[in-house]
Amino acid sequence: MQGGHMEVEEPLRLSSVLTSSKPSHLPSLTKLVGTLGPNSRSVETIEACLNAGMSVARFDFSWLDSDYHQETLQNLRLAMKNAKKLCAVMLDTVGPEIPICNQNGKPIELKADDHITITSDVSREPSAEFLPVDYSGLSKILKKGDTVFLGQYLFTGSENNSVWLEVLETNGQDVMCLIKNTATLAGFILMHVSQVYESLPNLSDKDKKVISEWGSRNNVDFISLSYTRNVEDVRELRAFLRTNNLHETQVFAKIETVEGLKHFCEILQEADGIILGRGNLGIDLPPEKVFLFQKSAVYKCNMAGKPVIITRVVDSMTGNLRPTRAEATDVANAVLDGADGILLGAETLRGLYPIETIKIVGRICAEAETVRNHSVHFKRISKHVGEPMSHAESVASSAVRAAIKVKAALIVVFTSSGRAARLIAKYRPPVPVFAVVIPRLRSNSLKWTFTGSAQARHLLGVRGIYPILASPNVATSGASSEESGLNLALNHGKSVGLLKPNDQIVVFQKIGDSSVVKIVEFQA
Ligand SMILES: Nc1ncnc2c1ncn2[C@@H]1O[C@H](COP(=O)(O)OP(=O)(O)OP(=O)(O)O)[C@@H](O)[C@H]1O
Ligand SMILES: CC(=O)C(=O)O
Ligand SMILES: [K+]
Ligand SMILES: [Mg+2]
Repeated sequence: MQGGHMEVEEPLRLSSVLTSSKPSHLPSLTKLVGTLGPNSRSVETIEACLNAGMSVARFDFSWLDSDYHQETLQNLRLAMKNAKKLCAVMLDTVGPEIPICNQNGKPIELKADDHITITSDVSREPSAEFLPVDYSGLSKILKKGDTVFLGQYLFTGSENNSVWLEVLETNGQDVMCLIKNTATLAGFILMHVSQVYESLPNLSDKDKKVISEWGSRNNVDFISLSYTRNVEDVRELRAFLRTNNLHETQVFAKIETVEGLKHFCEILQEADGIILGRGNLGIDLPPEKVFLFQKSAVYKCNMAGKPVIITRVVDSMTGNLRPTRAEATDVANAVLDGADGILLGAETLRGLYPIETIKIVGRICAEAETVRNHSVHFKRISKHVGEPMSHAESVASSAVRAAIKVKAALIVVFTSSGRAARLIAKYRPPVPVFAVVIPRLRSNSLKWTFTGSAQARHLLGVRGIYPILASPNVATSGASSEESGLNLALNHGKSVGLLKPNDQIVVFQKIGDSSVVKIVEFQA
């Protein structure tokens, strides 16, 4: 297969399709984020998810309450202990989401070509004629010809419980609509009207309560800011985090509306990372534009050296043991496009096969990683950064270049803030990067605290980085500290079966005042 395939190594051999893949010793370089919920919250299941490669656990507050999520988080902590694996915690906000008031949970049968009225009169029983919503601004926002989408929370598209409506007219606070497809609405139903996200505050009162209580209590690693519209949304969240003593929490802006898409570049500058919420954006964008959004947004994140996570890849695995061909190909393409991570939603939250899903998605990612054209990416990013490069970036990129040239098995990077590890990841090395995170001692005249564990967990959202926590002694024992930090990484590489005698290892560290790249050979 020659020519035109910039994203994959050439020549791509057809025979490789039939050769079984080498067993991998580590989870895929691409990170896997799993949403935890009813079908994935026991200690055993979470432990299996961690062993299958999940490195970030997402808690979606659109569903269920803080107590429920707290129980799940406690189980996650036990599972981490059992599996001896680190996992970061991501809190996903509710944002300006409008649920259909359907307390009694009775299914509502809707027939194509019938009419239905969305009303803000919440005293009405939901029925095939009336759908009450707790939001009164709808009739002002919508006009004849607009589209309303109703779907089960984390609808996958294959259920027959999502429905398209076309607005016919508005009358007072009511909106009369034409039903476009036959469906039965059941469970927890959300309304998707893109115009609403512009008129309501991005961080709801519930979000503020959840972040200040649950978020603070658990010192969460990431906030996934749903429906991010512009840079102000990100700044407001940051200010809110500061007032709640969540100084270390990172903000991942979820881009899932056209408004967010329009302000993508400014949001990217301010956020720590990006989530491409294809579930919601997939409703608003014409189908033929979805891939364009993904490719251009991922490219911008790659150039900025900020992590980007893609959602909604294997919806059909919510009920099936294998993904569809289209989904399997889509996962691989996300990796080739340059995604740092894949986020699983319904598949792990309420799906029948959470563990299998993580395993299969991980295997597809790992396969795509082996053929991804790393040199092309390296050149692209170097060109984008231009010259003169900062010292740090120039040495970090040399480390990656050296790893490619000597066909190293591993890169080891020393870091405290995580900065050096992120710079390495920006150049997309083809091999795993062990980040030896050296704790830093802080004091405020009353007590001493170490920083480093949050910084290590943040790296669990960055492609190719496997953080290792070094003990404080490593940090304070002078010249021999790098020695013992390196040993820590090499022993880990050996114990997981990644390193064998005479393997080359690229080490990125500071000696004295200078950053150096050295190449060492592994002696078992
Ligand atoms: N404790 C350490 N021991 C040895 N080398 C280190 C240590 N911490 C960082 N380095 C190395 O220092 C160089 C500069 O890294 P950088 O300043 O970005 O470190 P960082 O800890 O990632 O970030 P920061 O210094 O902002 O906290 C890199 O080569 C990095 O690998
Ligand atoms: C995960 C999510 O919010 C989305 O894909 O829209
Ligand atoms: K959410
Ligand atoms: Mg969404």
